Amino acid sequence: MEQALDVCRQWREAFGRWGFAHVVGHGVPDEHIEECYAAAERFFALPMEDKLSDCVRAAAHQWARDGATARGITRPRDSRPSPPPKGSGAADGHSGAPARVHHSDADLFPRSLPELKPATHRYFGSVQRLLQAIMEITAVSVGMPRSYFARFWGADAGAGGTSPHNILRLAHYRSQAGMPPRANQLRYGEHTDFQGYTLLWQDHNANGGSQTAPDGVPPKGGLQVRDPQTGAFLDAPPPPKAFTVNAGDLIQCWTNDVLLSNTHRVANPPAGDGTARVCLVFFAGPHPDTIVECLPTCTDRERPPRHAPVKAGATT
Ligand SMILES: O=C(O)CCC(=O)C(=O)O
Ligand SMILES: [Fe+2]
Repeated sequence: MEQALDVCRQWREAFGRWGFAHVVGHGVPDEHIEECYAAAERFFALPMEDKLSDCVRAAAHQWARDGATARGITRPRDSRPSPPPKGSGAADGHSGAPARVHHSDADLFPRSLPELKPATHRYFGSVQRLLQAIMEITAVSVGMPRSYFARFWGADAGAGGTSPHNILRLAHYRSQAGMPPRANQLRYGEHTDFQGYTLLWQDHNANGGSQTAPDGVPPKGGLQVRDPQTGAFLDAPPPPKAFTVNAGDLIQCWTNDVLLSNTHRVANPPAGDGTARVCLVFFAGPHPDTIVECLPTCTDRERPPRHAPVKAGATT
C-alpha cells in the first residue's frame, strides 16, 4: 500500500515538473510489443503499390499517405505556424496524415500483411490495460477516488455509449539518407498532445526492449522534451523496457495544471545517418462528448480553475 502511494507521489512530481515519465514494470508482455513493432516495420517496408492496392480505397489515404510522405521532414521552424491552434485538426504539425488505427476498423488492414491486425489488436488491448492502471494512479495522485476515471477508460466505460476513443498510431520517420534536412527542420515539430495520456514505445527500445541502446547513448534522432523551467529541449531515451508516457492537454485541464501537458518534438538524426524511426504511439482519448473540467481536488480559493470546461471532441 505504502509502495503504491509512493508511485502516486512520484507520478504527481514527475508530471508536475515534466509532464513526462518513463514507466517500467508496466505489465505489457514483451511479445505483444515485439509482434506489433515487427508488424509495423514490415508494413512500412511494403512497396507503395502494395500499400495502395491492399487497403480499402476509402480508407487508403490514411495508411498510404503515411508511408508515402516524408513525414519526418517537417517544415522549417520559421515557416511553421507555432504552436498549432488547439482544435485545428492539424494538431501536431505533421506533413502527412497519421496512420490511425481504430480498433474496429478491420477493413483498414492490408491484405498482404495478415499479421498486422492481430498484432495491433493484441498490443492495443495490453496497452489499454496499462492505461487503466495509469488512470488509477493519476486519480490518487491528485486526491480523487482511485476509480474516478473508470467512467471514461475503465472496462465498463462503453456501457452508456461513451466508449473511449483511444487510437494507436504506427509512426514512421523515414531514413534521411540522400535527402538531408535543412537547418532547423525537425522530424516532428514542437507540440503538446491534445487528449489524455500518450503511451509511446520508442524505437530506442525496439523488440520488447531487447534492442535497447546502452544507457547514456543518446538516440539518433529521437524524442526531445522541453524543460518548462529553462526552455531547453532534452533527449528522452527510455531506460530498458520502458514506455515513455506524457500527459495531454485534457489531463492538464482536468488537474488545473497540477499535471502538465508539456511541449515535445522529434529531432533529426545527425547528417548522413540513414536511421529510420518506427514508434508505436497510443493516444488515450475519452469519448468525444466528455466534458473535461477542473477536478474538485485541484482547486481552492488560491487556485481557481485556470481552464474553461472543454468538450473532449472539440480538441481534435
Ligand atoms: O515519435 C515520437 O517519439 C513522438 C511522437 C509524438 O510526439 C506524437 O505522435 O505525438
Ligand atoms: Fe506528441
